[in-house]
Amino acid sequence: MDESGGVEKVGRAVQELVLKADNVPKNYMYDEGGCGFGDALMPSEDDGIPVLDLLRLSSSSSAQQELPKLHRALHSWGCFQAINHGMESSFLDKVREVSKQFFQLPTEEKKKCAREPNDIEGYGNDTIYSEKQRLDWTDRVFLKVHPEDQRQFKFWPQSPNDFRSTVLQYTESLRLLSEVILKAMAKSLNLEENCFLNESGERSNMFLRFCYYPPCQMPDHVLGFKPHADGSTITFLLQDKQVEGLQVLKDDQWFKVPIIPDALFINVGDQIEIMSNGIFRSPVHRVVVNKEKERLTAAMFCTPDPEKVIKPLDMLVDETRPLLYRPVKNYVEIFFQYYQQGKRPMEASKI
Ligand SMILES: O=C(O)CCC(=O)C(=O)O
Ligand SMILES: [Fe+2]
Repeated sequence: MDESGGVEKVGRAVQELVLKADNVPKNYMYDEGGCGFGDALMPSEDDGIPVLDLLRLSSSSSAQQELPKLHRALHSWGCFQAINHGMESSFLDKVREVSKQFFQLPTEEKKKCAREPNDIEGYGNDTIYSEKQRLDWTDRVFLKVHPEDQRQFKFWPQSPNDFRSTVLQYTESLRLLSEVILKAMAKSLNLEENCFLNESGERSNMFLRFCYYPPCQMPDHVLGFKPHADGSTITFLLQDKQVEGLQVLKDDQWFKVPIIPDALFINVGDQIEIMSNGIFRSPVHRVVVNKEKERLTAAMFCTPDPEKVIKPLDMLVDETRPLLYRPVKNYVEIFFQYYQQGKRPMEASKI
């Protein structure tokens, strides 16, 4: 509790809890009887999370064969693993390395870019709203990385000293890649290729979240990230190279997301589910923790200009597919309000 008698909004770093406490604190624990979070299925190769070759998807000679695969992937799973995305393996290692070096710094050093109690940008973890809330076993660095004039460098780690240049280069690579994917998605729906990009606006936003999941003594009772769907248009996830943890819900069953070296895991977020009038689904996913090993990931969220009204594209609404969603504006804001109350933010838009 803070001095005003309310709940203290900024908790201790999970990384410190691991070092100091013998037991996992109660507000991180689900159900006493064991939840079997690790019991998810490993999808088979034929029937699993699709793997798409982005070079084939964007080259005119092979796109006609690849676009239907993209359509099927986003309709059934809402996600896929992207290979041949054009980023060197050594560069992806560099992105992982700068975040690892940051999380290895002493707490005092990391706190130099700590988030404010009522904001999410910077270094920190879950905002605490109530004592009943279940917290995620993770520390994060959350940064608004695009557009350029909205970067708040006071929240960006100064150390390691190549953190900033690496993040800027990664942002630019994913900004270009997001255009390739959003165009391919439109084409796979037989729409004009720029339609999702136009809906997102010229001042679309990008947010980068590095997550550090320390090892946890009770992996059956604790989650690294509770079940949620993303509020983005699309999300790019750079997974840990060795340690699995991400799971996707499909047909009421949890599936593990396998590690494919240097692939990017790409998923649709709620705003594309809305724009596509439900043809592409925004998958619910969660993260489990590991007893021995730490895990590090980087998630890049692309979102429309908050001033743009987002609604299903007219071309995707007809008698056979009636309008499923109401228009929304600044969905990222709505997203956090609903998420904090434990509600699926998409409910704000469903008809
Ligand atoms: O770290 C992961 O594997 C997933 C993180 C995630 O779902 C998110 O940041 O929204
Ligand atoms: Fe997510």
